[in-house]
Amino acid sequence: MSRAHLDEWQRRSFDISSGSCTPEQTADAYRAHVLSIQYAWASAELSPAGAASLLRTYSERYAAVLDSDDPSTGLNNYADSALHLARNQKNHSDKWESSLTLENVFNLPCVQRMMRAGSKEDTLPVDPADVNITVGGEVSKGGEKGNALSGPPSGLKREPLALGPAPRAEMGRGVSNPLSGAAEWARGLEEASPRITLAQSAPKAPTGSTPMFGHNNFSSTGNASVSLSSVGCISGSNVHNQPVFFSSTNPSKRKNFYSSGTESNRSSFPSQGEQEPRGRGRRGEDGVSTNFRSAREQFIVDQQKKHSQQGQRGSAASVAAITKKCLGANRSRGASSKFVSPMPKQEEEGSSKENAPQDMQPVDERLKNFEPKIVELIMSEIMDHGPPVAWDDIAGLEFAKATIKEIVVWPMLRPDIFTGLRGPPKGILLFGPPGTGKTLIGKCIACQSGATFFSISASSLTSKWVGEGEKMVRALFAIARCHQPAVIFIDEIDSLLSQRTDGEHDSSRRIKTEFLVQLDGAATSAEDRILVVGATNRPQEIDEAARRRLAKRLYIPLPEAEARRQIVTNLMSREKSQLGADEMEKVVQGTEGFSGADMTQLCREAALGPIRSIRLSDIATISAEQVRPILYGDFQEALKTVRPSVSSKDLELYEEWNKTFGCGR
Ligand SMILES: Nc1ncnc2c1ncn2[C@@H]1O[C@H](COP(=O)(O)OP(=O)(O)OP(=O)(O)O)[C@@H](O)[C@H]1O
Ligand SMILES: [Mg+2]
Repeated sequence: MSRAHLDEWQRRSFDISSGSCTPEQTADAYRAHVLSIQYAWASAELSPAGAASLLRTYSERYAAVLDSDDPSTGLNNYADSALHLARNQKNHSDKWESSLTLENVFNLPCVQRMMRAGSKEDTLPVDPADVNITVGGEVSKGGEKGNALSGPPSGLKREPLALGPAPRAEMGRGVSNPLSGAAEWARGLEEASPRITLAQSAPKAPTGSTPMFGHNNFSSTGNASVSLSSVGCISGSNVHNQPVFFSSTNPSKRKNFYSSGTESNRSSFPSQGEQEPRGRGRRGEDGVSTNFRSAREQFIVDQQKKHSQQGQRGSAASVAAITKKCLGANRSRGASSKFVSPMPKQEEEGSSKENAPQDMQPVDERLKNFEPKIVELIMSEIMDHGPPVAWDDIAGLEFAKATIKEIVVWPMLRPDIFTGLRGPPKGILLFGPPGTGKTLIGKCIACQSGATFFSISASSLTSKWVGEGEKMVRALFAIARCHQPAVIFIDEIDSLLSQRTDGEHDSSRRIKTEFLVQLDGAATSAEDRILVVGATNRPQEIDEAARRRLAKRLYIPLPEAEARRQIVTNLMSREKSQLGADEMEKVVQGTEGFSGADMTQLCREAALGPIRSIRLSDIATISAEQVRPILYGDFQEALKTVRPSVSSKDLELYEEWNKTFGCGR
């Protein structure tokens, strides 16, 4: 890296390690590190491997600061955005509202600067001939009255404005119903900003007009214009070399205003051409350029870079992929991997359609109406590939297993004979006390059915942002339809399909309704081979409409003596144990009322017996072979501490429900 870059790097590293930085400053510093690495890599000062490794390290640190919910070390970026979004969500509709209120607009330094300039000198900073206002593709001279955006506040009124044709609808509305004055002007900006991503695909401005500002149309000509770029920036006209940006995408306050540094800043990515929203370093109140971008913005930039560089550099894709992965936009699986960015839908649709890489594009025609992100989320995170479970691993439950094989496995093998009345039901409900193997059966179906298996917990649908849940449900069924035969397994389905009550939250009610509609669609379409399997230990809470759709309701009871024996035998066969037939019988008799999970817990407890019998002084040195086998005595000890987790009263409820609604014998 060049000397200047190294010095800068050192300064930032020192700042970070000094511990005196705020989380924002730390994030900015890491972000700047990432940019330096990208720059060095793009100018071939770093090898691709070196760049990739550094990028990974610093992107992860950057993401950690962004994501951390510890206020002293992190920004809690997503929670912040989500909360903001939730606050703006007035009636739980999924309409995104910009945080760019009138008040905010006037507080923007660039606006204030323009206002000051306007009040000081009454002359235009540019030739009026250059002043064009482009609204929805129509062009008029800046002096003309009656245009939607021709009435900025005093001091701004001569400030020219060029809007890409993206906000056509709004602008069209503005033209037919002319707005005037500062409020309207600001509202014009406000309405325009969330839709700017569409500018990229929008038609070019008529010749002679101020350029439209899509990515490709960025201009640093002498035209005085306030321009919206497709990534949501507004550049102040009176500062040609210092375009001022503010983000329309992220409602977070700290992201509201960006200003670039100098022309040199803008040229820091020569390989990205005009597509890069360059020079977006944030200028804080102290005027220090911090080059901060949110993970979302970085993701968009990376996608653009990836596209522009594809084919030019072999390793570009891998580096971009690493950056993308590390910046939180598309993390690998993990505790936080199910995050969906609460970005405004309109922009997301626009930008992701334009910028999404091939692998994010819905491959199927039927999925083209879904946001690629949701499709990707379902494809990558809901399809489950856990450790294999065989039918024999499930002890007892012979009737349930046989029924499921009949419904799931055989029709997959011989769809030709399972037609008409023999057609399998489209919904199964597995209900019973906790720990009896319902989830285990789901896993077994995943491994043994040969169908595409979607495993989704109800909470991951309901905890999504407002409106996201319904979309997820729709997308889930659409994707399942594309990957037939498919099994959709929903664990703890009661939390998704509980009885609809008057007081319940509107959004969960809508998710529920959407689910029922989709279930109905899956059930009525004869050629669709989609099976929904729900599991619950609260069957009585399930909505009656949902109950009807889950036509085959199978009781998964507590294991009987034989099943308990099988569980112990299975588990003990993997350990060193000496349990005679009589002793085993005693264990089985002593565990009446235990669930499968209780039995597993008992065996774990008993397996600790031999370890507990080792003297403390020997535990560090004893070899594995010297540990004694598990004996009946260990089970006796374990039985003193492990108790059945299901009460007989609860059991009666299940039995009762099974008698009323169950499909068992
Ligand atoms: N029939 C069974 N055969 C073998 N192991 C079982 C059986 N039932 C339960 N287990 C053991 O108990 C553990 C928990 O079972 P599982 O998660 O399937 O219970 P569940 O019925 O889904 O409970 P919940 O209603 O609380 O979700 C399993 O991982 C397995 O080790
Ligand atoms: Mg379960």
